[in-house]
Amino acid sequence: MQTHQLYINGEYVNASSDEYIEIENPATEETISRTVKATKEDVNKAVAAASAAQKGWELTPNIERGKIVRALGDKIEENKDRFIDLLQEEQGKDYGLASGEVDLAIDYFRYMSEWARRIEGEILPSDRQNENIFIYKKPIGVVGGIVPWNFPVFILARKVATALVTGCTIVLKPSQQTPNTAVEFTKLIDEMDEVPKGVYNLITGTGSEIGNALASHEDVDMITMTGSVPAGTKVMEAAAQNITKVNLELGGKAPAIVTANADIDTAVKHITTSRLANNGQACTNAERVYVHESIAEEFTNRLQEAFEQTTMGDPRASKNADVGPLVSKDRLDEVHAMVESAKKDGAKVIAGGEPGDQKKGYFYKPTVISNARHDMEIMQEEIFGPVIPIDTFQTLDEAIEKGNDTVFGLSSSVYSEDMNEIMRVVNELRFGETYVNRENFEAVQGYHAGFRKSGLGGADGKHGVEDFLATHVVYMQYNNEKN
Ligand SMILES: NC(=O)c1ccc[n+]([C@@H]2O[C@H](COP(=O)([O-])OP(=O)(O)OC[C@H]3O[C@@H](n4cnc5c(N)ncnc54)[C@H](O)[C@@H]3O)[C@@H](O)[C@H]2O)c1
Ligand SMILES: O=C[C@H](O)CS(=O)(=O)O
Repeated sequence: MQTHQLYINGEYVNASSDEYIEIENPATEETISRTVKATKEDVNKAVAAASAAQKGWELTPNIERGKIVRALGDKIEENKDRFIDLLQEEQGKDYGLASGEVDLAIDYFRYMSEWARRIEGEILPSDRQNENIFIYKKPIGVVGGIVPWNFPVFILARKVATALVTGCTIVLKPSQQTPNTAVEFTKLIDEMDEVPKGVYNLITGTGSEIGNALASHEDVDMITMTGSVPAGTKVMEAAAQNITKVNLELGGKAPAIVTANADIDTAVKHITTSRLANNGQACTNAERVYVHESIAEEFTNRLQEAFEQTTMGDPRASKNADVGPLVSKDRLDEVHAMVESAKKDGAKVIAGGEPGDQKKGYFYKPTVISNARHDMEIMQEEIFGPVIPIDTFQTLDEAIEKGNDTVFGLSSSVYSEDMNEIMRVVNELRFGETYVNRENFEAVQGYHAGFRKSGLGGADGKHGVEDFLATHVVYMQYNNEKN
């Protein structure tokens, strides 16, 4: 069985512990690899390597960094099938989305490489005689990148491509559940002589131990973490010790508002695809529906039909399986407990509502819950599984109020053919992103960021690049009389 090492200062190294975490295929429950459990001592070594490499990397011409970032996208593309297979194996993604995720990672490296020549400062007139004010944009420095299990390739790309193009060095920590794709990516970096030692480092292990050590390290200049709200809170607490900048992409509870003027076909199609994407495990997936009472019955029946028509199975065994397993036994148990609690609260399960019939693996049947009430746990907490609860509304005010009444604020959607309704929802919903007559996913040139507890700062596009930069102001006096 393959056992992974750490990658520090351009070398594969053993960790200072001899403890390992077994990585499981969630569709078959087979152990597929072992990853080493790094310790705080290893984190210190990785941060020291990144710190030592920072100055040289920062002073490398942007265009050279851009070429490396682009080449990394090309190298992922050359190894695309391998990435798809590893991703399916460690996370249970269906073939279409696994292939889409790898394509997105390739595109992300290429897109970010274009920023190499677009990072610009400003020159301002001063209030003083013979002076200009120069505003430089500099790399923030050493970045700690913490990645979740649900999009381990794409979110790695988000962190690594943005760090490298902006002139930051990085210590990357993948999820302890899905490190294999990050290990594969590390091989690509290792093969490239152009990447100086220490610019990219990989550590593996648990969040509570090494994630925490990274977030609380005094030589880390920014910690960019994608994951759950509870873990994000811990990261923020740890970073607060050194006033380290945090960039957090956290959970969601996306409302889908379906008005009386919606095209029901469109709403059913997109909500089904979104809710079941990645087996229900994406932060921007539609997580709760508010449908106008006049169309609630028809909409609910159609959604039930669509959910019942989906196929479920081991995604590596069949390219046609729409829905694969949840990532772990714990996830499966949590999703089922939420469905049971909704039933106890008076909601009605009209499709699914139980684990899949597969002999092995963590499958949960695509589930539709009607008669959900906005105050139920199933409408308030992130489900992160293939389950959609439906509540109704009478007025648009009520739908908007229910949509906004959440601690999360990442994604949202509205279905309507009436522009006045759409504009009201767009103006009054307070979320990082709103999709009109469609659902996720977001674009690389946009800005992926959450309101409320869904995060701080964001990723992608011009604003995502800015989050990896620090501003340095220089007051430039010159002597007019010397000429
Ligand atoms: N907003 C986004 O862009 C986005 C994208 C993907 C996933 N998510 C969210 O991620 C969650 C699912 O992913 P997950 O289960 O891997 O999340 P998680 O919070 O359990 O783990 C995410 C990462 O944080 C690390 N971590 C955990 N505790 C830590 C600590 N105390 N200190 C430092 N690091 C720690 C983990 O090891 C892992 O690498 C969901 O809530 C989902 O909504 C958000
Ligand atoms: O899990 C969160 C998102 O929906 C996926 S991503 O933002 O596109 O990575």
